[in-house]
Amino acid sequence: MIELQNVALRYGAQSVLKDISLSLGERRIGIVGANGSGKSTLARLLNGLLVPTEGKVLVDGMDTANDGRKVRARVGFVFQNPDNQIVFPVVEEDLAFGLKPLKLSKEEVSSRIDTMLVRYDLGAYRTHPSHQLSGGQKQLLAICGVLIMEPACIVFDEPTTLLDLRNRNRVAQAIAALDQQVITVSHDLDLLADYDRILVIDQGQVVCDDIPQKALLFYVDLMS
Ligand SMILES: Nc1ncnc2c1ncn2[C@@H]1O[C@H](COP(=O)(O)OP(=O)(O)OP(=O)(O)O)[C@@H](O)[C@H]1O
Repeated sequence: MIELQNVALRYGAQSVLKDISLSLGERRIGIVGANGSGKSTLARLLNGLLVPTEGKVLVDGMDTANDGRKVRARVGFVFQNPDNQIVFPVVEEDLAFGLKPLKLSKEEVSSRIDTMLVRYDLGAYRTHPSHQLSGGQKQLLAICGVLIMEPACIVFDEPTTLLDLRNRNRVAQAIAALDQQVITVSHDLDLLADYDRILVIDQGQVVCDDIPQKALLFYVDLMS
């Protein structure tokens, strides 16, 4: 469970998020809003990539401002652009890096990498240069890199924005199949249509918090 208690965030004099209080417990939560409304900022608060200027963000009771490392083990973050996430030149090295802090045996590391790559149709790419993967494959590798650490919750920041339709569908299926709690920021409203809950953000505030049938209509109306 992720809780935001009277959270505000400012960049210098600019107020980006204003007094947000939320309990996020549903299995699938979507976040929509206009460009610049504060969605990515809100998403980054959920695993301590950013800490609030005011208020608190608690992940299973842990304050993201004090327990950043433990929070990030529990809440993974997938960036919009996988190039920001994939740091090693070879696919298997990139996945092994995420496992380092867990101090697993060589065999366990290897077996987790295999399982992950096979599940996402990347089994043939284990020793492939990461930068030579297609856009969709890179996004899947970025997802693998987060999943391999077995977080309880994964935050996706616009996971399909850079993808063509085939890769968009592949990534959408991969996200839908996850057992974990998923919180997705997206302009792709179809991706969120069967979610449990949608938050509509406008000028740094949650202006609608409802099931998709209602919240997405509210959002379309807001944007018209
Ligand atoms: N590191 C930063 N320093 C200063 N201002 C920032 C920073 N990151 C974001 N902002 C500003 O905060 C506001 C909200 O940005 P944010 O990225 O959260 O919006 P968003 O809703 O995710 O937008 P988009 O849909 O375009 O990705 C914007 O005005 C942006 O310019």
